[in-house]
Amino acid sequence: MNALTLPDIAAQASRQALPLEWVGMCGIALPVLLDGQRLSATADAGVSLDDGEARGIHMSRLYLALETLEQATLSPTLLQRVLQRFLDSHEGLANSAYLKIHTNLLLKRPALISPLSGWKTYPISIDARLKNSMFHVELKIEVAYSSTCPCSAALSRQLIQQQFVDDFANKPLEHADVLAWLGSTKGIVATPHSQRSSAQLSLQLDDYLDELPLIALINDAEAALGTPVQTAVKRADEQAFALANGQNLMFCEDAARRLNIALKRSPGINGFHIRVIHAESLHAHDAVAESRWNREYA
Ligand SMILES: Nc1nc2c(ncn2[C@@H]2O[C@H](COP(=O)(O)OP(=O)(O)OP(=O)(O)O)[C@@H](O)[C@H]2O)c(=O)[nH]1
Repeated sequence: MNALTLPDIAAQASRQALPLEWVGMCGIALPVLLDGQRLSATADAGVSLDDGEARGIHMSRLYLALETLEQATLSPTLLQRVLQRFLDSHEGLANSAYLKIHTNLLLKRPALISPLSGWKTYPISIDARLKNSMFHVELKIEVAYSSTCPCSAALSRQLIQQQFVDDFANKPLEHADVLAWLGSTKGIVATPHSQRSSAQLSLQLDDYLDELPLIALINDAEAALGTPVQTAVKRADEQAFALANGQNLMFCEDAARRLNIALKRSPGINGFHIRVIHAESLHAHDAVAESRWNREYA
């Protein structure tokens, strides 16, 4: 038996003549090149089936078009080329092409004080589509950070003041006594709660970009948040982190506003949806804030 005699079910006429919005494959394993790293990724590849009379699309053609991604650094131009291959291989069947890629970018991050560094993972999704000859690409990045509650900090300060009154009322203030008191557990009788938090950034990129401005965007977001989670940590780094958190008290609303302002200034972005999640240690639920710019929906 040779290829000419193999039955081709996809080429048959459909029993129900009905176009479909998306047909393809999800969870395809593939390597991608990003920031000089070869990363393990998964892809969802699909096209619209606009010819309602056709039984099916040609999945193998989409699958094979993904080979293009192995050859060069992932960029909007490269994604557009792959999407065009999807459409060229489905002439007369499909008008729209879709490609989603999910991977984890690894970045080496220095410690705050000590001459150490370690790796951090940033989940990344790239969502590209070519529809009615219009190309769009959206980048999703997740950034982990620490947030300390400003309300809890104020309430803790009040308790520390109260403790001071209790311990020093009607006593002459001696510098050495106060210093010793500050270094004791009484000097920090209450501590504000803080939590590991996450910023989920969905960024609509300018179509003309030659490269994905991933690292610049992550750096902008981390600078705006002020207290990104750390990698290698010695005591000196932990102390610097405690200071950074104390100087960087924030509600989830503050985090969302800071990111909004920073990302509007970042080049290459023409719209976004920001969602920040503070996994509260005070509550068993999360505090969440969202902000959008030039975006109607998520
Ligand atoms: N369209 C479609 N194909 C499927 C599905 N599940 C598995 N496949 C298989 O995907 C395989 C590849 O399909 P095609 O791209 O049409 O393969 P082909 O006909 O050898 O390739 P061409 O000659 O390029 O059309 C076929 O063996 C299909 O059976 C499905 O749900 N829909």
